[in-house]
Amino acid sequence: MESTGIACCARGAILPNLTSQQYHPTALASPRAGSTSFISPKSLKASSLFGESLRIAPRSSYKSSKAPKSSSLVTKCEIGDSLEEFLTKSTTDKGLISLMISMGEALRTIAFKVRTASCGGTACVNSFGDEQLAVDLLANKLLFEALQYSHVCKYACSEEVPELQDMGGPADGGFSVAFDPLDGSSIVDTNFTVGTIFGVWPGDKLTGVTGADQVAAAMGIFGPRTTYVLALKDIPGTHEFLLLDEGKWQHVKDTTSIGEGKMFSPGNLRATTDNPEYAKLIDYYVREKYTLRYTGGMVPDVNQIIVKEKGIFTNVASPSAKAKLRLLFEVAPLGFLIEKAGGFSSDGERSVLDKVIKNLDERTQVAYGSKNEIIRFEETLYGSSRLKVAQPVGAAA
Ligand SMILES: O=C(COP(=O)(O)O)[C@@H](O)[C@H](O)[C@H](O)[C@H](O)COP(=O)(O)O
Repeated sequence: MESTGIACCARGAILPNLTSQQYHPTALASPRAGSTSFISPKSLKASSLFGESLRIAPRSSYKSSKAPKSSSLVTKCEIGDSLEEFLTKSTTDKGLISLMISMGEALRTIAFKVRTASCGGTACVNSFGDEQLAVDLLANKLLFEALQYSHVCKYACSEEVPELQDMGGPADGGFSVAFDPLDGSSIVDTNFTVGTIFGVWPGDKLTGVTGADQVAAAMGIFGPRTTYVLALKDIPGTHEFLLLDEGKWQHVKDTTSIGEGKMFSPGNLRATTDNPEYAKLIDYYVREKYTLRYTGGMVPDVNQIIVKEKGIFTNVASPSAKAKLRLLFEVAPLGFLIEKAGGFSSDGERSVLDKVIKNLDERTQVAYGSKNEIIRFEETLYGSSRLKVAQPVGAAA
């Protein structure tokens, strides 16, 4: 990243990077790139929730300097756009815009409910109207409500309610949505990052379709920062939106390629006890001194590949440790996000986007990562890879 004096995500600079000399509790560095001057506390605006907050840099200071992309639609999108601006520039489908905005509203509320949940015993709970609900059930309700409110969703179903629910929207020109309301709900108490996953299919079918048929997919990520990471069929890239203090989603990063880099996230590691090929793959990562980055939450573990633009996530099955991840609610939407970001996915033999979803509860093993990582994954597990390369990359040797 260029040295601008601003610590932030790519080109979406909003947070000043203070040195200890510059830091003073009542003064903050100017958000202007390259500036070390101070702005007075008077110029900070009050946050709606938590008192004083950082002022947002003027729009002109966070315009993208990136080279134009191939799609004529995406060339008009700029880092710093609001979610609404971005969607309007990215697609002419007003129904899809409405759906993605409605889901963004739900994600914002879920983020707040997760952040303020009480955890104890077996669950983390928060209020929903007059009820106290476990946060995953609460997220589930909020998402169904958002889909009904969008007026463009025909059917929805969730990991919590794995049956088609009629949302009242049209089948023709409308969408069907599958979602995991709060992936990682069992690690909310530990304060690890958790998230919502959803995939959007055109029309009224969520079975007999493939992940490649999705028109959009997204994750809401509830960690130190709250982000909405989405991809649309019509435009390249996977796009990250940051939830600002004032409640708006702002476009802060896009990912269009996943390169090589030694970072691994090994799920279902217990399968290495009776899957020698998976054990061989894990040995390779350790021998080659890969960095372990694993939380046990699929959303942050996959999101880091998109944000860091490198790495490999694996969740491999064995006779005694069966595949647990759901193709419809988790694996296909995340596969869409990874592949739109320039990465690859695999169930061992093919892209997870090419798997026909035969039933709502179908499970699969999966890997997401860079091209060479997926080649290594397929070669090590099954002896060959459909992704041809000139040089062998494998742990299989
Ligand atoms: O399904 C998940 C979390 O379940 P829950 O907390 O009930 O919402 C996923 O996040 C995966 O379980 C996770 O990514 C991971 O692959 C699990 O593998 P392991 O760490 O070996 O249990």
